Amino acid sequence: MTDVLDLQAVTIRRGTTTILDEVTWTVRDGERWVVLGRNGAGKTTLLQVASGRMHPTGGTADLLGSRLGRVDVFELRPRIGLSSASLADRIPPGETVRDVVLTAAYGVTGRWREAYESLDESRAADLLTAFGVAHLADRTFGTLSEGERKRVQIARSLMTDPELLLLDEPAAGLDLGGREELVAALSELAGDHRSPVLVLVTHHVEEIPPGFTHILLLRQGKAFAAGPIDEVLTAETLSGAFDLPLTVDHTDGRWSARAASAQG
Ligand SMILES: Nc1ncnc2c1ncn2[C@@H]1O[C@H](COP(=O)(O)OP(=O)(O)OP(=O)(O)O)[C@@H](O)[C@H]1O
Repeated sequence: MTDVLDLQAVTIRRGTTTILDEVTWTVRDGERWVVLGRNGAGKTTLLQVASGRMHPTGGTADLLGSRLGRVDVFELRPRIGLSSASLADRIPPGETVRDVVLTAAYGVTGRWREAYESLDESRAADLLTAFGVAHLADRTFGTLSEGERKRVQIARSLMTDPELLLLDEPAAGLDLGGREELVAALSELAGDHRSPVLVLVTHHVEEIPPGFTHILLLRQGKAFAAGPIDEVLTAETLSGAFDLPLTVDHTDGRWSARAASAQG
């Protein structure tokens, strides 16, 4: 079986800055990955490559078996769901929640003349139910809370039934209740064998949903450590990735970390 993502020595340069530095990373069917690293480590840039929106300056990126640069990315993109703050900013605030999800079937935002099929209508309704936002279907996107918006965005990114789903900091800006609801929803998604392969970018180990299987730690544009989460997410590797002495705890499926000196 071909890998879902196969990045070999991927480098991204902008002027004299090297944003990604020979990153090699393989994601296989059924895996649920966390990409963790401090601000500016290159996480969002990596997702841009993984979603076919940015071509490597050096190295090769194979997405769903097709090499970037040799494939029509417009055919590839519907097969890769992406949820990010910059995409959310493009959703018209006056659009209804139902249409925000539905229009993803056509790769557009803003409802316009497309003939929606009833299958799409029912899929959108099912996704809104799965993410606990069905009661908001007739509200406009602009009136939702941040937590509600995040859940609608994820429902939208699943609309095309992608083989790979990339989530860029889905819990950013959420309060504790919102974060916990989202972590629970993502944990459920991770545990469902019908779900796409998942890649979740975050700064916080507390946001890792139970059921995520692998982790890639980025540090200054380099893959610092990668592999099964139970093996890789240790105090030693996390301290190295964040350049800080940290302790790591794993209790009841949830991770937490804090400065080692705070323990006394
Ligand atoms: N077009 C560009 N030109 C120069 N530098 C850039 C460009 N785009 C991004 N960078 C820099 O590359 C680095 C990595 O950016 P990126 O957004 O991928 O990091 P990140 O890990 O997602 O950060 P954060 O956690 O803060 O969102 C940052 O230092 C950023 O300033």
